[in-house]
Amino acid sequence: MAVIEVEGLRKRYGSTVAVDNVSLTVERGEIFGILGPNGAGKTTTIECLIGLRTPDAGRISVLGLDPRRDRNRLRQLVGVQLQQGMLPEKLRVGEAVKLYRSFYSEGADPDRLLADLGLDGKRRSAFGDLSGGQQQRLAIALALVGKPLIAVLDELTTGLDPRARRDTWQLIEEIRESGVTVLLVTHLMEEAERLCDRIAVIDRGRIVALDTPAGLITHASVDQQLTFRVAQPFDHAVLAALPEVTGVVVDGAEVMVSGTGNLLYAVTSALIDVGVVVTETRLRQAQLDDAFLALTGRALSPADDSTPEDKR
Ligand SMILES: Nc1ncnc2c1ncn2[C@@H]1O[C@H](COP(=O)(O)OP(=O)(O)OP(=O)(O)O)[C@@H](O)[C@H]1O
Repeated sequence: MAVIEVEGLRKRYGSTVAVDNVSLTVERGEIFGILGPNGAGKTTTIECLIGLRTPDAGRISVLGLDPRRDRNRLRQLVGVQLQQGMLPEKLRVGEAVKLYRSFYSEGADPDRLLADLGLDGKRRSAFGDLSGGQQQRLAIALALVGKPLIAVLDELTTGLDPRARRDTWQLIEEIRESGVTVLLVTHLMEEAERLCDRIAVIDRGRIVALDTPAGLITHASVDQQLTFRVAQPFDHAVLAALPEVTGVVVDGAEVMVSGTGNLLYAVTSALIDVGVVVTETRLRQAQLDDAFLALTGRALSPADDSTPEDKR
């Protein structure tokens, strides 16, 4: 069952078209990702969905409600952690959660929520004294304190170290397991691939693809790379003739084959048939960043602030 339906959404700021004919549907209980580079229109889309901005055109339904007309009702049902949702430095953790809890007619027990998010011992700490990871966990607590049906998390792990980022990912999975639908805005490939059931890839205000992470990779027809060494020379035409193979490069005993489908099986079977022994076989499967590059014609990496050890 769909909890968010968007059809033909458009929003411009002066001459800048921020969102251009976006349509999408989010199903109950999924983690739905909106993935795109800086300035792609992700935040504007979200702001329209939660009634913070008025679209120029299009239809939006969230839990059957109109975000602009039913904004007050929707506020009780949708928990939002926005990108610049920073709190006053001196506000204590416990006070922040109680303050946010007071915005909702029903909600979570603040103490229990802080314990669940591992912030039990930080209740008296000021927001400004928390680590980046703790600040993000507090941001999640504030998004969840109203016991929402939908949680909107925007660039949640940007700036976190790899460990804090992984802890936060685990938390998001737990939120989903508790039955909350999660709308996750990110420009981090690894985050999208790891967490999202489906992803809308957005570029220059438009959705260029919408699928599961595996589906995006498959449909972008991104090549895999298979490299291996051979003990004796062989006729490369054997490989080039295979339907799975798109390219063969031979450098002495080292062979690099690119292709799609079950490339490893196709290549190794063909070589066994002609009596060629292969060693040191390595297969590089296509990943989401390859798919993004194929879909948009550019890499997402300039906007990716993940630290080197965080990359695969
Ligand atoms: N209030 C505003 N006034 C004018 N232009 C804006 C405003 N907000 C966003 N824009 C522009 O609209 C476009 C989309 O911005 P938006 O913030 O929605 O993208 P984003 O994908 O969320 O980017 P980021 O990842 O950097 O937050 C950008 O070109 C941005 O400069």
